[in-house]
Amino acid sequence: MTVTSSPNAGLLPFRDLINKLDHQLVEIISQRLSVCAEVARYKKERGIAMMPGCGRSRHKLDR
Ligand SMILES: C=C(O[C@@H]1C=C(C(=O)O)C=C[C@H]1O)C(=O)O
Repeated sequence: MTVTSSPNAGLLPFRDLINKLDHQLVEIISQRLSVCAEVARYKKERGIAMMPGCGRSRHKLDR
């Protein structure tokens, strides 16, 4: 019995999908980090506090 004809072959489409989703997650997290870096630059230029527990972060924690 070859690998492709084994019962495990039925898992290949799921594994492909999971791999694609993993790549998308990495891409989205990378984009999120880039946006956070932009926010940090924006805040630094304007003297806005970057500490967690204020502004948007506080709002998200309170939800
Ligand atoms: C978007 C803001 O802050 C950013 C929000 C973050 C988050 O939600 O994880 C992380 C870094 C912050 O610089 C904000 O204060 O409005």
